[in-house]
Amino acid sequence: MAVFTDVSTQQAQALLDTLALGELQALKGITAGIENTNYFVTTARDGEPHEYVLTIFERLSFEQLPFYLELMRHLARKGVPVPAPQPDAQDRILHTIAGKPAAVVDKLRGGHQLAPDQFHCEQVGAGLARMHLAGQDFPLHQDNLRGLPWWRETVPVVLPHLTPEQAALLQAELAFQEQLAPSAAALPRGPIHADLFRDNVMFDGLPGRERLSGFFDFYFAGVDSFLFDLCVCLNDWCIDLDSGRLDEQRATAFVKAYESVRPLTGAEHRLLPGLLRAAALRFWISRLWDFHLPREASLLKPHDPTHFERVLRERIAKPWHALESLP
Ligand SMILES: Nc1ncnc2c1ncn2[C@@H]1O[C@H](COP(=O)(O)OP(=O)(O)O)[C@@H](O)[C@H]1O
Ligand SMILES: N[C@@H](CCOP(=O)(O)O)C(=O)O
Repeated sequence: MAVFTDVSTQQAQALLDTLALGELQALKGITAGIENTNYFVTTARDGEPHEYVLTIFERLSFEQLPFYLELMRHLARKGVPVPAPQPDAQDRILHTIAGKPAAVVDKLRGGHQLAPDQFHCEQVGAGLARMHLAGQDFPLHQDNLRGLPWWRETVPVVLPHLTPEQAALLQAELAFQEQLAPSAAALPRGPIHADLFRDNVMFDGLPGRERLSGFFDFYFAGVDSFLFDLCVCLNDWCIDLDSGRLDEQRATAFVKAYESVRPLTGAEHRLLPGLLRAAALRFWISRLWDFHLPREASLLKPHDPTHFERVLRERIAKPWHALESLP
């Protein structure tokens, strides 16, 4: 259950008034998610129902939030399907509820594709590349806060909770990524989503003919290599969830669709196997951290860290190279 902050109908209506979004019809806490408090909000305006998501930010501060919210606004204005944050009369998109930062964004239509096929992977691949291109002129900067410096800081904190074999793997992989870092830093970069898993994407439409309706949950976004973002996706969208094995057919389709919008450079192709490992390491570390050092407020079942240990072992044992696109 991920409602950390209770919002009354009066508090919600007061915010909706500020944003001129209409009369509150329904306010429903969302149980999914582990970072923030989210509510589905239905309003009536001009005789029509409108649907939004109200997020109360539990971990991110007023100072940190403009990067994420402005990025969503920037992408939405450029036609990338992401939830647009709703502005007040002064064009402000960061608001306050119960003394905490809050935002109201458009509700995306449809639902998740938790067992994606090639057709879904192609749509996410092409959409990811469009998002990368659209973000290139975004003027704000924030590093990916779950990048190498965070891994360096967090690995020693989780090490005491691991078996000797796990600890050896974690340390060896961190050392490998330290070596890779200078080449990775030279790759094409810009704002990335950095957490575009199956549960952060919506599809809408009839079964078998679903269309991508949008990407959401940008609260791990930051500036990093586009290839890292692609690898985060491949490690979630294109794998067999039980074994962590990459499904080559889906992975190839994903990369091809990405490249139909933004072809990868030679350096990106060369570093793909290493960054698939980096993307697995990033989520192994964060899941270990959430599992062994849970936040006081969290009543949630943390994600299984051993999943990304398996994914990492797979990527090390079987490096995967996407076929280079023809010139
Ligand atoms: N803009 C949105 N449109 C539609 N559904 C959303 C939107 N934002 C969040 N949700 C729903 O809320 C759930 C939790 O949101 P999420 O951002 O994953 O939470 P958290 O930030 O706590 O991890 C999602 O799985 C999705 O069902
Ligand atoms: N995708 C991450 C967890 C991040 O949680 P989210 O609900 O905010 O997407 C993982 O699987 O470890």
